[in-house]
Amino acid sequence: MSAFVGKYAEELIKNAKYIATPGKGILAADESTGTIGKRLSSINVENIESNRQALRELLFTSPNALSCLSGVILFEETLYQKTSDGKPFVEILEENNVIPGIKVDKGTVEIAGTNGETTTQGFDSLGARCQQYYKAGARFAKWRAVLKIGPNEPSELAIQQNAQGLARYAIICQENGLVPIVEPEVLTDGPHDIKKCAAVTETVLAAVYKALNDHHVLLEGTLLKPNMVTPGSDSPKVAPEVIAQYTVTALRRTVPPAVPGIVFLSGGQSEEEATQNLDAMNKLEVLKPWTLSFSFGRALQQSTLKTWAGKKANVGKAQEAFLSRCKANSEATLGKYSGGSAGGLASESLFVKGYKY
Ligand SMILES: O=P(O)(O)OC[C@H]1O[C@](O)(COP(=O)(O)O)[C@@H](O)[C@@H]1O
Repeated sequence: MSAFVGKYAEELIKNAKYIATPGKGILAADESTGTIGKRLSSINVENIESNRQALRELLFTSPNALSCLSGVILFEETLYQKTSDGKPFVEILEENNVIPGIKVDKGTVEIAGTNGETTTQGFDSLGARCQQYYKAGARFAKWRAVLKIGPNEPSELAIQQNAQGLARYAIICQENGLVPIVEPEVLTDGPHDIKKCAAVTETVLAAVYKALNDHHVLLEGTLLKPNMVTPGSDSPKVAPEVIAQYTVTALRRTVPPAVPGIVFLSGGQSEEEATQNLDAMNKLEVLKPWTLSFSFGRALQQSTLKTWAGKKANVGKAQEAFLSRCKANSEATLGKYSGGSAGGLASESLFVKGYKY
């Protein structure tokens, strides 16, 4: 089966490669209106457009932070927003060599007859939406599929449905000039050990790459956004070196070298944990044919959000907190993070059991 070669092939390869530049990573600022509402309510800020705009302006205009980033994922509303001075966010990102991306999925729904397993929605007019987003400046997209670990989960049905969904989404993006970020998230909820997470992650990734091949997806023009391989949230924690070993092993067994970059989600890890785990992976002395970087939401924004607390007077301090996380993660992509970049706040666990996005 040959891969898709359309008018965008070269551009897709170039953009995917750029996003995977070592030393840079992705800020996931694509929280849907519901998800950002939860983040804002944690600091007692109302979930209205002006507050969402203020938070995103704080992030995108943070002095020096954008040099640690190659991409920012936006929610549709944010793609068309401007700074308070009237400058489109997309322009600010482009001027700083940061590629704008867009979340194109429409959340998850339960698969009937399963024990709470889900599939991802968003295929209606996906091609037309991709075209609009391309016109508005987006050059990559994100679609999140979710799998859970349980006594009988993930089921074969959930694995296949989500793999097919990711592959169909990926090829529609490529037909319309957007690099697809393929995100099959295996949730951390549960009492399982790290070996179980490794086995499930490998099975899921193997199914995803089989589906991508079946759908003629051009792997060189994609990125993978996986979970790190960790013990379940109800099991004792293990050292970053152990997480690194299991995660890189799972990826080496399943992700083809044609994929330029793997950008992890943080999945409820504390800011500091996520950075240390990424750093440990990049310190591992084993062949890694892809860049290992970040596409963190919570693990890049938590201390910034807390420091900001919705107050104009705190914007400067919040931007310093953001810069410190961006730098730490940039160093971690090179295996050069020495730890402890931000005291208390960065070590707070962000995990919420049974979290509903
Ligand atoms: O439910 P939503 O709004 O799609 O949000 C899911 C979030 O999860 C992510 O995929 C990963 O975020 P984390 O790093 O916080 O796990 C983000 O890109 C996104 O904002």
